[in-house]
Amino acid sequence: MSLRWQAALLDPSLAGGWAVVHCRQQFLVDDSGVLFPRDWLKRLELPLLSEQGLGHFDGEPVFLFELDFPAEVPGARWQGLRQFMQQADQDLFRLLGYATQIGTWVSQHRFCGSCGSRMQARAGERAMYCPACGVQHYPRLSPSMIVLVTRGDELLLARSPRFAVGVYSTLAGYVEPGESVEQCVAREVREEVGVEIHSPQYIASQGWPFPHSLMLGFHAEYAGGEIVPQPEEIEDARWFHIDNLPALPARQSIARYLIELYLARRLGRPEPVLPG
Ligand SMILES: NC(=O)C1=CN([C@@H]2O[C@H](COP(=O)(O)OP(=O)(O)OC[C@H]3O[C@@H](n4cnc5c(N)ncnc54)[C@H](O)[C@@H]3O)[C@@H](O)[C@H]2O)C=CC1
Ligand SMILES: [Mg+2]
Ligand SMILES: [Zn+2]
Repeated sequence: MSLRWQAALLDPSLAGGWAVVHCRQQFLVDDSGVLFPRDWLKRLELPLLSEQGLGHFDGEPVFLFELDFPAEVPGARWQGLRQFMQQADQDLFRLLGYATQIGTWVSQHRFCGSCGSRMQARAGERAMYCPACGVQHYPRLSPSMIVLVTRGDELLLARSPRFAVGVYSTLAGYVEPGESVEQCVAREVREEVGVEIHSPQYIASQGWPFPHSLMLGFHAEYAGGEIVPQPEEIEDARWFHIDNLPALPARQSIARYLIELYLARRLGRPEPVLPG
C-alpha cells in the first residue's frame, strides 16, 4: 500500500494545511487541482455544513469542507468523483473517496435519528454523537458482494442500464440482514440472472465510495439454469468466451480485477494486482 495518502483524525481547530471541498460526490477544482490552501478557503464564506480533519497527503495535513450546496467559486468548477477515478492518480482517488464517504456520512447524520436533536462530532474518534440521548454513529459502510460466474472458457457478464454504452460487468449486490456473504452471492446471482452456482470462492475486497460499499469479491462456477435477466436491474446478461470479451469496467474496480485474475489463471499469464 502506498504511503502518499494516510487517513488520520486531525483536529479542525488547528490552523493551516490543505482542504478539499465536497458536496454530493463532487469536488471543487481549479487550475491548481483539487487541494486548496485551507486558510484561503476559510475567507470565501462557503456554505459549510461541517469541517473534518481527514489525514495526510504527501505528509501534509488535509481537511474536508463539506458544503450544504455546490456554491459557485470564481475560477473553480465542480467535478464528480467518478471522473477523478478515471483521471487522477490512485492515491489522490483514495483520498477523495475517503473524503466523499466522510462528507456524505457527516451531512446525513446532522440530526439524531432517535430523538431529532442536533448531533455533534465526537472528539478523539470518527463518530457523530447525540448529546441528548447518547446515540452514536460511525461512518456508514454497506457490505456488498461482487462475483464473477464462470463456465470453463466462458464468463457470465451483465449490463445495468446505468453502465456506459457497451460495458458488461460482474454481478453485485448488497448483503441483507441475517445472511452470510456466501448466501448473498447465491441469492443475487439467482435474482439477477436466474442461474445457480457452486460454492463461491472468496478472492479479495475493496472499499468503494459509490456511495459507501465494502466490496467482497468472489469467483463462482456455474452449476445450472438458463440466463433470465432481472427486469429493470439487468438490461442484458450473456456468456462471453474469453477470446471475445465486451468492453469491461474501469481498471481500478474489483469487478475488472476479478475478470483479469480469472483470465490470467486460465491462460497461465502473470496475475494482476488489485489497485489499493
Ligand atoms: N467496485 C466495483 O467493481 C463495483 C462496485 N459495485 C457497487 O456494488 C454495490 C451494489 O451493487 P448493485 O448492483 O447496485 O446492488 P443491488 O443489486 O443490491 O441493487 C441496488 C438496489 O439495492 C437497493 N439498495 C441501495 N442501497 C442499499 C443498501 N445499502 N442495502 C441494501 N439495499 C440497498 C436499492 O434499491 C438499489 O437500487 C453498489 O455500491 C455498486 O456501486 C458494483 C459493481 C462493480
Ligand atoms: Mg446488482
Ligand atoms: Zn438523540
